[in-house]
Amino acid sequence: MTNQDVVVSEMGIAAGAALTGPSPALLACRGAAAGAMSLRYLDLAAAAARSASCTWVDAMRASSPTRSRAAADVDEFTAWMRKHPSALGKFEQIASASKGKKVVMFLDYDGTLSPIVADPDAAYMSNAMRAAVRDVAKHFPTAIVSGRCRDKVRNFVGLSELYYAGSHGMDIKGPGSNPESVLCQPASEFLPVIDEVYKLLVEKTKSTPGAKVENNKFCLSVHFRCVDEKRWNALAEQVKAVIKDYPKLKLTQGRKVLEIRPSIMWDKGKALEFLLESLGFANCSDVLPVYIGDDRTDEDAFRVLRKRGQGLGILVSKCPKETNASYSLQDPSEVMDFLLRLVEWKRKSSPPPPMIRPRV
Ligand SMILES: O=P(O)(O)OC[C@H]1O[C@H](O[C@H]2O[C@H](CO)[C@@H](O)[C@H](O)[C@H]2O)[C@H](O)[C@@H](O)[C@@H]1O
Repeated sequence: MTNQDVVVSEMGIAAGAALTGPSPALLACRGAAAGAMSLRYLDLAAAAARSASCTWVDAMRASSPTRSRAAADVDEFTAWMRKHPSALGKFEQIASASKGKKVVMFLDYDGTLSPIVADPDAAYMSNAMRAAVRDVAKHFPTAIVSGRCRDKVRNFVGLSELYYAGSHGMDIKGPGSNPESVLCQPASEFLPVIDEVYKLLVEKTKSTPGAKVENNKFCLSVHFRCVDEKRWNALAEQVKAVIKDYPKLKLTQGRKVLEIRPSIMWDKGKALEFLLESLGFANCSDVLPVYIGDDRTDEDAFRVLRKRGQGLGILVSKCPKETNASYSLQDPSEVMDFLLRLVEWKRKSSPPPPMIRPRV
């Protein structure tokens, strides 16, 4: 691991923070990569997971339930909503908790800002949502945290004033188009292997109708959404057959997707901590990080917020799911309503400075 592996621009990091020497977040970012080779227990965990053939498919089904709420047990849903109330319903409570705090927004992309669609290349965000995110970013530092390749999610969102953390947080860049503003890439040494495995997976899965492999730069996604469910186990076997030769890679699952990523101690939760620190909020008691996401990988960020005892985790889901989030929203349209209310609240609570009239 060399210093070139982690490209840092103090200008990009600064955003109000005066940093001297490598910050703890940057050291963590470096450490994640440096520790990659020595973390044998991660390899073992990945190996154990690889050996549990159907568990991946079962977990993937569980994280993307197809039954409607009407079919779900109403009591279970009510109990779940009591534990994870609607962030819209509890908006006043959230607003008063935010009073006097510096709100920092973290937004997942797929299933949060854009609706889930069959073709991952066509997961567009609406113009109304884009305008809402733009407004949010005028008032609060805002980051998009996605499993997607950073450039791809940046193209979907189309806003240059945001922070972007692509590849599940393994590729973090500050606002603007300056390539120097890449802040953290803890998995850069994995690029060649990810490329190699991408090609192998494309070849291996081409016999499975509907399967699609997406290259997210520091990680890969194998999509199951358009594959007949009867073939899911066979497809998971194909994926496992490829990655069994790569003990430094691990499998995680999301919404009808298996994700292949480096076995480093880095995830969306680490990315959240890194960004908070880069923004100068590491040890601030008056910061309120708000993270909105819909997927299993967002749980890493919710967990971090819970552990810090600071901030709000909001899960986007119509169905009861095991989660570390405190609040819930049902779908991207509710996410948009929440963002708009946040902007309106901020506008009302901090009116523009009074006009100074020239003396006559
Ligand atoms: O962290 P995220 O921004 O939520 O990214 C997670 C995965 O999102 C995308 O896949 C999901 O959305 C697709 C489009 O709606 C859908 O077809 C797919 O079934 C979902 O899993 C993205 O394509 C993946 O690469 C990301 O890992």
